[in-house]
Amino acid sequence: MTKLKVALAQMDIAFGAPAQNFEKVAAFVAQAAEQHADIVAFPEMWNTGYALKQLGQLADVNGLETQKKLSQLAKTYHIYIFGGSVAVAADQKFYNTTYVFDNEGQLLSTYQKVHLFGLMHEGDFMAAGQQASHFDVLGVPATNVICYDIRFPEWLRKLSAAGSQLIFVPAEWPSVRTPQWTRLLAARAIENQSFVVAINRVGQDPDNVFGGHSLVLDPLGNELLCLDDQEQLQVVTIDLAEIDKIRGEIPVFEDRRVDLYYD
Ligand SMILES: O=C(O)CCC(=O)C(=O)O
Repeated sequence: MTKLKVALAQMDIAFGAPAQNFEKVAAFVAQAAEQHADIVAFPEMWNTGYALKQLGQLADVNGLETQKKLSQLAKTYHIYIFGGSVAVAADQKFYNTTYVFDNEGQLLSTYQKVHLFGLMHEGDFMAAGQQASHFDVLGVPATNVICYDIRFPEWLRKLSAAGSQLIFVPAEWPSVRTPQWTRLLAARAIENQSFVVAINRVGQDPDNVFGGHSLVLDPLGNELLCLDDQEQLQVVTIDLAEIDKIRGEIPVFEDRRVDLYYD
């Protein structure tokens, strides 16, 4: 499969109200399936929003509710689900966690955000993940990071050098820094010669306004889709055949001098 039809569910998130957010996610999955998308992607922390002080009451214990519901939706609608991320309680800690399901409802990947965002005091409430995520979407090698992770090019380089061609980025990125969001994502797409699917939330919480601007970028950093600041679902088709051509013309992975980069 060289072409993938990707749906971006740019949603507003009800603060501290998982049940309401689960209903919205289900409606978006149905909408994406109606439009014959291969995969639908969601933003960061969509079950609770950044209700960090309430995680003890709200976080999904071991992610079981999220996994059960996303698996059922993926199977019912025969669609891959990139599950953005949710707040999960595990090992007496809380993790900002991504789940990815295939179109038969099988869990493909779990990722816990590796770089916690100090400006939102994330590290005071949540624990950092330690591992990469790699999964296939209909044969296309993919990976994901979460929001603040995109400021760490070393991390995305490592994930891309391992073979990924498609990077998913769920976010709750405040509108005050939208110009940094678009430029960082374009840089990650260009330097890693990868498609980037980045899904931000819209609306506001007690601390921030979120600007949407969810993006799909090609491996040259060109915008294939750029949303505004309203809640919506949009679908775009990406052609993975472009990857071989671009990586063949300018072979940055082969030209790396890793012998010089680290002590
Ligand atoms: O890096 C930024 O400016 C935003 C990061 C962020 O909001 C997050 O990681 O949740």
